[in-house]
Amino acid sequence: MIDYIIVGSGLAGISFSEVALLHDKKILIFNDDSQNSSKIAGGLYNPVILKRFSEVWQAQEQLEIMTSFYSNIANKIETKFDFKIPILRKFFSIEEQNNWFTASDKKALAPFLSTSLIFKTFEGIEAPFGYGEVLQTGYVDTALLLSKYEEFLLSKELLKKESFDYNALDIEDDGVLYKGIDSKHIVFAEGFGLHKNPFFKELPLDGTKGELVIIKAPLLNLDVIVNTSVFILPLGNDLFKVGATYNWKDKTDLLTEEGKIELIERIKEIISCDFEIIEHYAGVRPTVRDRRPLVGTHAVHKRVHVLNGLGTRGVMLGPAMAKALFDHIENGTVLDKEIDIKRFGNRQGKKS
Ligand SMILES: Cc1cc2nc3c(=O)[nH]c(=O)nc-3n(C[C@H](O)[C@H](O)[C@H](O)COP(=O)(O)OP(=O)(O)OC[C@H]3O[C@@H](n4cnc5c(N)ncnc54)[C@H](O)[C@@H]3O)c2cc1C
Repeated sequence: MIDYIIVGSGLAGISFSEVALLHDKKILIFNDDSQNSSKIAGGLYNPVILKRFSEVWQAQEQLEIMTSFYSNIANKIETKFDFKIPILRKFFSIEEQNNWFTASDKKALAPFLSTSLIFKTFEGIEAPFGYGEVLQTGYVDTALLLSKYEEFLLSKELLKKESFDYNALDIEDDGVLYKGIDSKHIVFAEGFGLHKNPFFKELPLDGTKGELVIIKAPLLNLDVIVNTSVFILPLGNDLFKVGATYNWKDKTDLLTEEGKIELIERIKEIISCDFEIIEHYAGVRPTVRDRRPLVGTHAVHKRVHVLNGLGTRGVMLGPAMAKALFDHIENGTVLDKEIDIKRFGNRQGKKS
């Protein structure tokens, strides 16, 4: 018997598998390519919502858990994927500078907003009003993390690259049985794919489509992330990742001309040099109406759990939420009401 079947190996699934492995649990993961949110994500971590100048929910706690968590994985897979680089908010007016200083006076934001304005010149960007620096920021190269972690899982025979068939799952009193595999628990982490899951499809996972592009801009000289309505992230070799759009209506991961045009317009607001689009990606973020994750245990089936709703911030939220779910299952630790799926009552499906 194994301890955990995990469905999905995006940021949520690998976070849970890593917590389980750290506790010497036996796991088996099923993953297909039906969703690609983690693979294409910008990967930024930023403790401040710059649009509203508010602190990200539980930012400091999440950053602390995340840092040691990713550093453990990096050692294990012998790959650097967590890059701690500054995020600079470009100012377009004196008023924006003033708003920055007002925000940096707030107790919750003070640790994250530098009070010194930056007037560094980056070739290719005109910024007469300068920049404000957000502290404790960076990005995770999620595509690299996922592919190297997959190699690791495959080498240990802990991953099956196949779709999980919900109809083949039998629920028993002391665990679950799936195609001859006995497991004490099953954790579903399918991202927006949750809608096909008969146990949890009633949960209010809205989904927000996002598109981003990779541009080539040889005249842009940037070694930080610049953020306004979109971010520009330097990848090296004159390449930059730029994103992302937010579309609440379209729930497909198809590339759209509309998304591309929006990104081109936003890029032109930030940089003044030429660029060309090299690649274009789209995916659906697993967002929840109340902007909190979906974590917890099925109301009827006590061995069936969910880890989802990481929304726009899977990089910061994944490790902390995986830890919370693991502690809940193994030690009976009560989940924070804000993340527990119980807040939606019994809006869950049942295995018929
Ligand atoms: C354009 C864009 C930009 C983003 N930028 C950032 C960013 O800068 N910073 C940040 O923190 N977050 C960002 N995000 C959000 C982040 O990507 C998500 O929060 C995170 O990826 C969610 O991870 P997940 O594991 O829940 O879902 P997913 O990444 O969707 O992973 C779910 C996995 O489960 C698999 N699966 C589903 N159903 C089944 C099944 N039946 N059988 C087997 N496998 C199954 C899927 O194929 C997939 O591999 C961005 C998202 C998008 C779309």
